[in-house]
Amino acid sequence: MATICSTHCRSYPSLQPVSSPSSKLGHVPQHVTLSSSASKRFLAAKVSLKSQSDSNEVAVHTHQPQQSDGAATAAAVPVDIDTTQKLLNSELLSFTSAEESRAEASSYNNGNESVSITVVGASGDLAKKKIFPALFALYYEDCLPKHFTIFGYARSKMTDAELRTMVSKTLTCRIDKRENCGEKMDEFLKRCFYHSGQYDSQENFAALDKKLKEHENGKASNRLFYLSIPPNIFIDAVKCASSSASSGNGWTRVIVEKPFGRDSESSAALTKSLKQYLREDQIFRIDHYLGKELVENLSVLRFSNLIFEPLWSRQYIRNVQFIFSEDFGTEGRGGYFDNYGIIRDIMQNHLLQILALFAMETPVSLDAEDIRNEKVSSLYILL
Ligand SMILES: NC(=O)C1=CN([C@@H]2O[C@H](COP(=O)(O)OP(=O)(O)OC[C@H]3O[C@@H](n4cnc5c(N)ncnc54)[C@H](OP(=O)(O)O)[C@@H]3O)[C@@H](O)[C@H]2O)C=CC1
Ligand SMILES: O=C1O[C@H](COP(=O)(O)O)[C@@H](O)[C@H](O)[C@H]1O
Repeated sequence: MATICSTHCRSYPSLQPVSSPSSKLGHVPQHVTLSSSASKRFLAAKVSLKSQSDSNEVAVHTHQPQQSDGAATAAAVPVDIDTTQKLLNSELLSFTSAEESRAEASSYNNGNESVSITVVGASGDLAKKKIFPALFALYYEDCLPKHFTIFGYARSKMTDAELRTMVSKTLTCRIDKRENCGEKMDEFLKRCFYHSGQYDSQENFAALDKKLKEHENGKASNRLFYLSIPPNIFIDAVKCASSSASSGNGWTRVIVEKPFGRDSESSAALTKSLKQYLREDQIFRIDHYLGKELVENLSVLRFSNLIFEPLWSRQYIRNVQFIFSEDFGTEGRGGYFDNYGIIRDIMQNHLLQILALFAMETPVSLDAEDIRNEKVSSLYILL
């Protein structure tokens, strides 16, 4: 049995058959099916990639060429790996995101630099559910620099202690058998602070700047603002952060959560407005699906396993289904879905990203731009 390598050096014992997505009440399964014409001489088989923590799946229905005795010939397909493929394989196998992040984090320690992360909209759902737990995971893995401070910023009145209590409820040691997790959580929470302010107040951001400086304690400062707020206040917050709280001697960067507008025109308008205050290389647009283990592992599964690479084509794959299912209902999202639309919420971003990653040709390298170019090409082909 071949080992399926993952970016986290975890091995999967075997490929399990995928079960049909359950249609429990409250589930909203959404399927994107890519089909090519099926040939009768192929047997359909299903394999699934399923991460332990995700309910979302990518189901691949493969065609296995059938020999006269019924045995599948997949393993007998000659494998011709060209130089690019070899390079890619070695990049994939040597790539460990945590190691790279640790190295990046420690580069700030050598220069005695600080990094301050401000979660703008810290009282909200995304901050609680995803951002603080993700920051804690980075801290646990030593992927944050030695001198880092996290500030929550929002209009709600809260003390530092109240922010810590709120955040502590959603921190988890997501992987089993994590050592000293409780201790690490306490250390992490001590580095979290809160500042209450309006999103359009230069004065309130200037007060944040003062607090950040106290924590930076004379060190070179690098500042990251994570916009975890509704899109209609992005520009106000960016304007105030850049004019009243940006770094004087390091970098200032802004992470923007989707939605990046509701259509191409409004997306361009958003970018144009952001660029009044930031250069393009200061703006980081996030699609959190690309950070999911399941999705990250797709590339490794494709390019580092000789059994898949030669089979990954329309010649052998009859259809691919992307199944998005949540085990909860609309909850507080009714108004948002009514205004913005459930398709814009996940389909044209998260699911299309996965589709492109799945369908793209082999990129020249694993650099973000090479992967992006191949993804764009695959989307053109689908048009
Ligand atoms: N929740 C999720 O899972 C995901 C969310 N996103 C995106 O991330 C961003 C934040 O999402 P989420 O945390 O769910 O949003 P919330 O509605 O929870 O808003 C975040 C915070 O922003 C402030 N806020 C809310 N509405 C307004 C308003 N009309 N005017 C001014 N301030 C307001 C509130 O803080 P206060 O009142 O204290 O100022 C609130 O706690 C959004 O752009 C969303 O589309 C993207 C992916 C997933
Ligand atoms: O961006 C979004 O994603 C979540 C689903 O993400 P997951 O990581 O929890 O699987 C979705 O619930 C939300 O509506 C959407 O805005």
